Amino acid sequence: MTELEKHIPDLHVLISTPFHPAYMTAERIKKAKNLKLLLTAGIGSDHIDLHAAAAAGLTVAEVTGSNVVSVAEDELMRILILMRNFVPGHQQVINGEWNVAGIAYRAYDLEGKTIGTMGAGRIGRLLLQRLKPFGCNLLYHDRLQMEPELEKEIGAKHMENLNEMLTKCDVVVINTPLTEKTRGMFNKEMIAKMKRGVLIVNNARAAIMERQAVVEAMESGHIGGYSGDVWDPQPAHKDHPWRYMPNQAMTPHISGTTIDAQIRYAAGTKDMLDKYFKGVDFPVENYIVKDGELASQYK
Ligand SMILES: NC(=O)c1ccc[n+]([C@@H]2O[C@H](COP(=O)([O-])OP(=O)(O)OC[C@H]3O[C@@H](n4cnc5c(N)ncnc54)[C@H](O)[C@@H]3O)[C@@H](O)[C@H]2O)c1
Repeated sequence: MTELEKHIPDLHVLISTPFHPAYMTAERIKKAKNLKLLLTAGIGSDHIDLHAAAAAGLTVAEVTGSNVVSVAEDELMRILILMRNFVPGHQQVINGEWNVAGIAYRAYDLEGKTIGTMGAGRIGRLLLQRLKPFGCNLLYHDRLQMEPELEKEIGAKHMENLNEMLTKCDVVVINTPLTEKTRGMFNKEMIAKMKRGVLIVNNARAAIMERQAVVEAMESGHIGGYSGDVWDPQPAHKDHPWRYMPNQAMTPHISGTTIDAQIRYAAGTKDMLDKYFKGVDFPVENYIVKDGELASQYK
């Protein structure tokens, strides 16, 4: 029995981080007879069985917006790292090698490339804003279209049809939550629709990709590079195949955990706890489950 399971029946409020998928399962929720509030100290509450939480009348809320700048900046870094073939260059330095041609044959400029984000919520929009000065062709697919003024300011085009967007992109970035609709969405068929050599950045959730389909496409060269910080499961076991794919620039789950982000989500968690104990509602965008209802994008 884990420490959490030992204390589950006594809990009124559980604060958790999004680092452990399948953390608050339906089974654990059933045992949590006194639980009222599940608070995610960060963003992304798919480690909680949201339907079970709704059925049990629990509130699930997160510190919305707390680390979106951190993740968007990190995504920009990953796009550049893949585009410039940075990791093997750095590896040469560590290995005592010097082979410019060995790197340059697959290094490109970002300028002029087509970049598409699936999901243009808080993180997706910040990424698009940061990409604007690079002179790329920016596309986004989201169930919601931005206001025309914002779209114009950001300089990105809404693509209603995801498949159509994918056929155009040199780089695809994933910025949607993990939901029943997005789980396993990037399977063999979907990946086959993308341009050969496409670069993929995914800091959203690993389970949006079909693990083996990514490995096979990386090995065949259909995906030219993959970078992200999210894994399924987490922590990734030593023989997780994404550790051994060619042309990957993976890290552990770090993009949203800069010191600045930690300060923001710690303060946000404290503020939400203060509100909760005073009986004050959270800002509406912080709720993932409220009064037995899931937030619209999770339905
Ligand atoms: N790696 C990290 O450290 C880290 C940190 C923060 C967030 N995240 C992940 O990033 C995700 C996005 O964060 P955010 O703050 O931008 O969230 P957000 O809610 O602001 O944006 C999500 C966007 O996705 C869109 N969307 C949802 N489902 C869709 C679908 N099926 N098809 C098309 N569009 C869809 C929504 O309309 C919304 O615009 C989080 O849910 C979380 O999983 C990861």
